[in-house]
Amino acid sequence: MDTFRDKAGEPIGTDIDNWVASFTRMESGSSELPPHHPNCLGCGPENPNGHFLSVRRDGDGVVAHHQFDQRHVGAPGIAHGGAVATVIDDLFGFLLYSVGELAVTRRLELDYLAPALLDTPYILRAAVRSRDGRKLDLKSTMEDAEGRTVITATALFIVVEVEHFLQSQRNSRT
Ligand SMILES: CCCCCCCCCCCCCCCC(=O)SCCNC(=O)CCNC(=O)[C@H](O)C(C)(C)COP(=O)(O)OP(=O)(O)OC[C@H]1O[C@@H](n2cnc3c(N)ncnc32)[C@H](O)[C@@H]1OP(=O)(O)O
Repeated sequence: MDTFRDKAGEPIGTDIDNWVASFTRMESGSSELPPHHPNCLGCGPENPNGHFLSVRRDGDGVVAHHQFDQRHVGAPGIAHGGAVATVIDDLFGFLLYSVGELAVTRRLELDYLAPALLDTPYILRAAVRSRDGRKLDLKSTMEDAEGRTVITATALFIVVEVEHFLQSQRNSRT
């Protein structure tokens, strides 16, 4: 398992318990939210194939400014739909800092209203629409610089205990 480091680069743990504990330790008072794993495909600063998503709090929700690049091409000049879904799924994950509990994606649904263009600035927002027990109903939009909505998305995240990740680690063959 990877070693997690705080903003000063100090190691803060190597196991799942430390990973969970690190969320509170990493979070400062600022609106900027820390990546939830150094190698996360969405937000990890150490994943060269990732999106380096940078997210901050915005009222009750979260916001990110993002551009897709040549690594994310689907058709010429257009971001792959899966790459867009990755970013939105990850953005939803940042809402958990406000929820204060661990949760994972059970359902993710996107409407691609217009092509997501490469090397083009977009603003993404996400918020919790409602909660029913363990079920978090989440919504997101991605707009271009002119305010046109390019993507709308909803997701169902299910709140899980740390055991979910421990079990997954035990079952992993890597
Ligand atoms: C501590 C501080 C926090 C800080 C926080 C920082 C970040 C913290 C890291 C997060 C990182 C995120 C990063 C991106 C998000 C991923 O990428 S997560 C990875 C991708 N997702 C997964 O791997 C999840 C795989 N699926 C599973 O493991 C299991 O299906 C789940 C999600 C744990 C649910 O299993 P389960 O507990 O058996 O749930 P189940 O009883 O089947 O369903 C639960 C409820 O949902 C309902 N339901 C299920 N499917 C549906 C559906 N499609 N529609 C409507 N209802 C449904 C069920 O009817 C049930 O309802 P109730 O009976 O409770 O009313």
